Amino acid sequence: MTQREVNGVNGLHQDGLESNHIHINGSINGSANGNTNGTTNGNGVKSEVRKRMDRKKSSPMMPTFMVSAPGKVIVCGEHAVVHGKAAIAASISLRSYLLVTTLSKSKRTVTLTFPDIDFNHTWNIDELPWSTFSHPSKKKYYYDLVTELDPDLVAAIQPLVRDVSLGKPAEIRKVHQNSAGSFLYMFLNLGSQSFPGCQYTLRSTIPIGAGLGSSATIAVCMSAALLLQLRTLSGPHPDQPPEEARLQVERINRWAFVYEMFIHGNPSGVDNTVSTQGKAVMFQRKDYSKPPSVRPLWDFPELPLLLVDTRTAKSTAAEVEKVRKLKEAHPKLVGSILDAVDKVTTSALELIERDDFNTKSEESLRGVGELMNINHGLLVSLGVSHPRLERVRELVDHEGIGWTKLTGAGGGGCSITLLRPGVSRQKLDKLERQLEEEGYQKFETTLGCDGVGVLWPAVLRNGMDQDEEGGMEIDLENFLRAEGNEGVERLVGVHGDNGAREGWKFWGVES
Ligand SMILES: Nc1ncnc2c1ncn2[C@@H]1O[C@H](COP(=O)(O)OP(=O)(O)O)[C@@H](O)[C@H]1O
Ligand SMILES: C[C@@](O)(CCOP(=O)(O)O)CC(=O)O
Repeated sequence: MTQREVNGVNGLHQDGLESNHIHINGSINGSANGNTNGTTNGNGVKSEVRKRMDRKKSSPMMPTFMVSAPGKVIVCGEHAVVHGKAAIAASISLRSYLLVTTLSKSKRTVTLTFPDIDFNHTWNIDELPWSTFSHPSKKKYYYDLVTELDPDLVAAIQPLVRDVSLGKPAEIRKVHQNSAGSFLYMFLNLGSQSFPGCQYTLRSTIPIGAGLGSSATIAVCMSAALLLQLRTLSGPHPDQPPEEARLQVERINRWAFVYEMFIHGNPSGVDNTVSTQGKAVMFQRKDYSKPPSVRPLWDFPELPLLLVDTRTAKSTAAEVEKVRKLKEAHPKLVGSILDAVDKVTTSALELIERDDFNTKSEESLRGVGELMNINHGLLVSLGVSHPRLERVRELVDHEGIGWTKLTGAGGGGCSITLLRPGVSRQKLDKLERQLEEEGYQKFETTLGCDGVGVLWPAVLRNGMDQDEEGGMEIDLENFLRAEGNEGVERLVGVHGDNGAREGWKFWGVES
């Protein structure tokens, strides 16, 4: 462990969010900490000291807080990235939001509430297999780099996962068991039996299993939430030096990757990386036992994109497995295809980074667009497209609207179309009508958004009466009641009508 890491736990956080916790907890939740106003009774030094000692004995409950992480689009390089090639990914404005509620001390339970997938489950903290996870040969720490799941630990949580959603159809149960397993694996690795009882409630505006990295956003939210609860993160706060912020974000990303491994088996890590860090990245993981190479693209251009969801569910794990098998059967040929995808990605980066690249210029966009088309063709040859994705291409190409490729794992999910400049509104309207008639869903989204964010405590100013008292408290009830994506965005959204909303804080990793 480096000195930095020691400071991260024992020292630096005193100046960051941690010290805010105590302050905010005292002022908003009032008496959670006992009598916080030590100056009013005037009983002299002795009673003051005694009071402080009394206060120290009770460990204050954390306020309810929230974390949020963005989805992503892969601009080039999906699948190839699993095999050590480069990929470019950008975060999008669709996000997941996780509300963390600490329970009173007597409640020794941990609950996952995921209403989007109709999943709710509670475990008794004292009945979890802590001894297996804390055995010296198994114990992992918040700063460790974990690059593979430990089969003994996976086996230790199986009895707890087995009981989840009994009575639900097999397909649904599998998703619920996966959610339970990934959570328990991370919770038991990072936490300890003295962890407070709590409830994790998640809502997301990202379509599930559509290639926009929904699972990675949950992984990032869970990782950030647990590391915050463990008080192992400093910040985010405005004066934080970028290198310190980057260390925090790196820690969140490491554990998010563990969560993703549980969901997918063999993720590249690009999704959780761009979701944690935000904006856009060039990502490559040549050696799975080492951290990936991540190049932030802070000036990623605002490409005019049309994002279309085929509304055809797919499984990332299944599509990744398909490519692995194909590579096993035809190593040289598939190896060449993956090399070609790598070339597409590096060429796209070269174009985007040119001084004369201009998102309004047909020439600039055509360069990137042609590369996207080639990338799609290569993905088709790997067998990960879908007739519904090909139909989007057909419609877009017929009208000469732009350049289209699938994004994410394929096999359904989403496509992105880079729009040709100057395409008439009439043509776009016609395309949109046709897509709607055929059951597609169009998404308006912005590229290159903020990464993981924290709302501590879960209180937001929303232009209503409560603003005078500091804002509206987000609690379980109003969070669950918010209607649809718009309701969630209106209640807790990172971006309000007038840009970033006061309250949400992000690690300032950009420099
Ligand atoms: N809103 C959500 N609530 C709960 N779990 C979710 C949600 N969105 C995604 N997930 C989890 O992520 C999985 C989908 O991940 P994945 O197949 O990688 O698709 P995507 O391309 O969206 O990342 C789901 O099966 C579920 O386990
Ligand atoms: C196919 C892949 O490159 C991207 C998968 O993205 P998604 O899960 O479909 O959002 C897999 C990976 O990078 O882990």
